Amino acid sequence: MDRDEQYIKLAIDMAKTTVGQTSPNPSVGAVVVKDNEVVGLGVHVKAGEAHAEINALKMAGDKAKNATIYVTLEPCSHYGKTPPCAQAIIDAGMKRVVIASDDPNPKVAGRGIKMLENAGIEVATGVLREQADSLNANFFHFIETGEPYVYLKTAMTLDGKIATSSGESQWITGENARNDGHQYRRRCDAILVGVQTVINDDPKLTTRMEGNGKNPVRIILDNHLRTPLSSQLIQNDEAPTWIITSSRVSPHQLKAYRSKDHVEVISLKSPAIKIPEVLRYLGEKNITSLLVEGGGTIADAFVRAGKVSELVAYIAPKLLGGKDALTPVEGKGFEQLKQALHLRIHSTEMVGEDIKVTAIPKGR
Ligand SMILES: Nc1c(/N=C/[C@@H](O)[C@H](O)[C@H](O)COP(=O)(O)O)[nH]c(=O)[nH]c1=O
Repeated sequence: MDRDEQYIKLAIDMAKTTVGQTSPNPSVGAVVVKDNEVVGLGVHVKAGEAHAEINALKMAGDKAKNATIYVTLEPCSHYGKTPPCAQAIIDAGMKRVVIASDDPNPKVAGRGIKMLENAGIEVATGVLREQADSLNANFFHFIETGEPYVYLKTAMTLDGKIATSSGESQWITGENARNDGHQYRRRCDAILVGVQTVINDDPKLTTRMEGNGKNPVRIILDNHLRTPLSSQLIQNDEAPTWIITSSRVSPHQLKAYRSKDHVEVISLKSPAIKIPEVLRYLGEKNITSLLVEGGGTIADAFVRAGKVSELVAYIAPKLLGGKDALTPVEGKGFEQLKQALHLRIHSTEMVGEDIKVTAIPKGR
């Protein structure tokens, strides 16, 4: 690993610590180096606050002059909530800029680099690009599609069951795997379940394990508004609960949920909920990442709609059997093998006694 890669790696590792808290902005890290000495470090901590480059330049002070800045994403060139970073780098009299990821926004991609080069600053790009890009896969997907990046998460036994035939499901996987699953809740802007999971499991869907963290917005897909008023998602107000329902529900039904400030019922215009419509709506609400926790009917709807960005499967070394035991993807399914959703295995690792597999649909 050469010097440029070393400093970009440091910037990436810093950015990793802010994943989930900068939404709808990307997670970005920056390192300022002068004569092989680190003189400034910075991350973007929250949307609307200073960008990583500004924080690193603040720490570097006068030492930024004739120094090099290593940044995980192309410096912005437009006035957003904060002035453009490319201009701040020019004003600081820097000599060189090393970048990992290009800006995915076609409207501004390359503009920051142009500004820097026109000011006589040397620019190197694409250093550890893949690592930096995967850090912001959610953000890049959101910018390119206007829809949230969708993690489909499931937990099953080795024989593919998510519950016993009598419906018992807690717990299939161990503490470590469930803890790992909660990191996705911290990272995602929203978590989504179907109403059947609310009825079966009465989940809380907050980020509770390993030091807590930001709670995602909790979303229930509920065509006929069957969510029990007594359920934790209605009674517990630690996070917003959005119930997405169809246009067929009556004003009387809607009224029942109005008493809870943290609950919002959204009836989409169509008589039956369609996944693409749900994702368009969530994109407009700046939900950039969505964790779909099932159950099987919901999973099938996302799979058949071709709207899974990444599968996260936890597999417990257990056998449950039972022809009526629930499986991760139920519903209508595909009738022919050639229709199957093909994925590329992205990672496999042990998490406690369980196996964790992440996989990306082919063609993404
Ligand atoms: N049954 C299991 C899971 N089950 C996941 C969902 O079906 C549960 O309803 C949801 O996690 C409950 O949310 P909570 O109330 O916030 O804890 N997920 C897991 O990783 N392992 C499992 O063994």
